[in-house]
Amino acid sequence: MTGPTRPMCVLVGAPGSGKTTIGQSLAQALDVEFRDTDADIERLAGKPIPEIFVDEGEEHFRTLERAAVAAALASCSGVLALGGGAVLAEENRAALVGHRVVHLSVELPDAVKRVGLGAGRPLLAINPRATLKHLMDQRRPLYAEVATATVVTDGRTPDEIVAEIVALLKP
Ligand SMILES: Nc1ncnc2c1ncn2[C@@H]1O[C@H](COP(=O)(O)OP(=O)(O)O)[C@@H](O)[C@H]1O
Ligand SMILES: O=C(O)C1=C[C@@H](OP(=O)(O)O)[C@@H](O)[C@H](O)C1
Ligand SMILES: [Mg+2]
Repeated sequence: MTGPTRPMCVLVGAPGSGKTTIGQSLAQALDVEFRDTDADIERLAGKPIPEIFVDEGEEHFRTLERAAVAAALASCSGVLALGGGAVLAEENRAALVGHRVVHLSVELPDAVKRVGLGAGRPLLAINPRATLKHLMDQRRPLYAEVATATVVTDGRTPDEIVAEIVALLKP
């Protein structure tokens, strides 16, 4: 008998840590499905995340996100990337217990370079550097709480990061 479906690996981390990019290439390297809760939310809502924030607000986005996290944890058998703010909800942190959760860590300088002017990330639309610093300070303990492993991404290429996670996942 097979057990319940669960992701091989869930990626958490700040915006710009590389969850979406690394998740895609990790899934390709492992030849498994890739899921990203942000993409799931956009598909279900029928519009991009910035429009959800403008039309319905962040709270509504977080409600959609809690549902997307629960659904993805129950149905994804490959690599699952969460949105950077998913760890804010205690419900999501509780749902992550028992899963293999990799925190892609990034410090402010690399995160700022990677998110640029914050296009596509409504929370970073105004003063991305200061907002990112605030978000990262607030969330650092939450990423640490849910993570079963941390992989440093600063100054490293996606290929190096993927190789480290592949090695981590080896039985
Ligand atoms: N290790 C890395 N080195 C350089 N650029 C990266 C790295 N990881 C991601 N990026 C780039 O940073 C940007 C944000 O990455 P993304 O995967 O969307 O992050 P997240 O999903 O964590 O917000 C993308 O343009 C991506 O190509
Ligand atoms: O940090 C956040 O609160 C958010 C991060 C985004 O995902 P990424 O971390 O993939 O950019 C996306 O879920 C939304 O814009 C909110
Ligand atoms: Mg992403």
